[in-house]
Amino acid sequence: MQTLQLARRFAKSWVLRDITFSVEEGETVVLFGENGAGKTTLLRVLSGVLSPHRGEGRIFGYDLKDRRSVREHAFFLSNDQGLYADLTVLENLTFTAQMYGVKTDLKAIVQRVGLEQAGGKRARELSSGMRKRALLGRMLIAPGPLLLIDEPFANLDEAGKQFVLSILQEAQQQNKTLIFTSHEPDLALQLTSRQYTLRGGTFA
Ligand SMILES: Nc1ncnc2c1ncn2[C@@H]1O[C@H](COP(=O)(O)OP(=O)(O)OP(=O)(O)O)[C@@H](O)[C@H]1O
Repeated sequence: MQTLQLARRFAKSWVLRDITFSVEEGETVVLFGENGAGKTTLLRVLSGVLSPHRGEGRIFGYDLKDRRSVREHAFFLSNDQGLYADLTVLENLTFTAQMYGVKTDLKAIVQRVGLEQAGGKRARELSSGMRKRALLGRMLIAPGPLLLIDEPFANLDEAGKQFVLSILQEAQQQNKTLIFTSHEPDLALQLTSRQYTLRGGTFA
């Protein structure tokens, strides 16, 4: 994946000014930066949720401005999106599989994310740790090569963090490309040494 001088503003404020980087297939990259530095905004641009106002980028051959194509190839895990509150965990995962048109063993996925006892719970009833597990279940279903993950370790206890780490390591073994944000260098650097720090809208 290559991006060139990507920029994005909200109103008149340029949150991302000049983002240039490249990631090879199968690589993992972590994005660091203070609160408000623009990490989530960058992931949203890379996932096709937001369009860049300037610059160009290609993800595995697809133009970042072609949102539909990007979304077919990239999965965006955001802590506050992705689950329908009134659907159960299993219904949410079924919906995800249908959306991607994939046939997969959902029972095995529910098991892998440790939600065997909670498959029938509505998303709105989940604790933040269980919610994260359900979101990871969605990620395991997504067939695309690129995973964009916002703060995978946020709001979890130590066991939860280690669990997320194991799922991300598994994704690496499957040759997925990972780009994630984090405020936890100790954990993040267990996954990769390729790090970028966002400051003032660009990589410091
Ligand atoms: N939809 C929006 N409308 C207006 N401003 C926005 C919008 N989304 C983000 N911003 C602003 O863009 C800046 C960067 O926000 P962003 O969430 O990308 O930062 P971040 O690095 O992910 O921060 P954190 O570490 O706190 O999650 C902030 O000043 C934020 O207020």
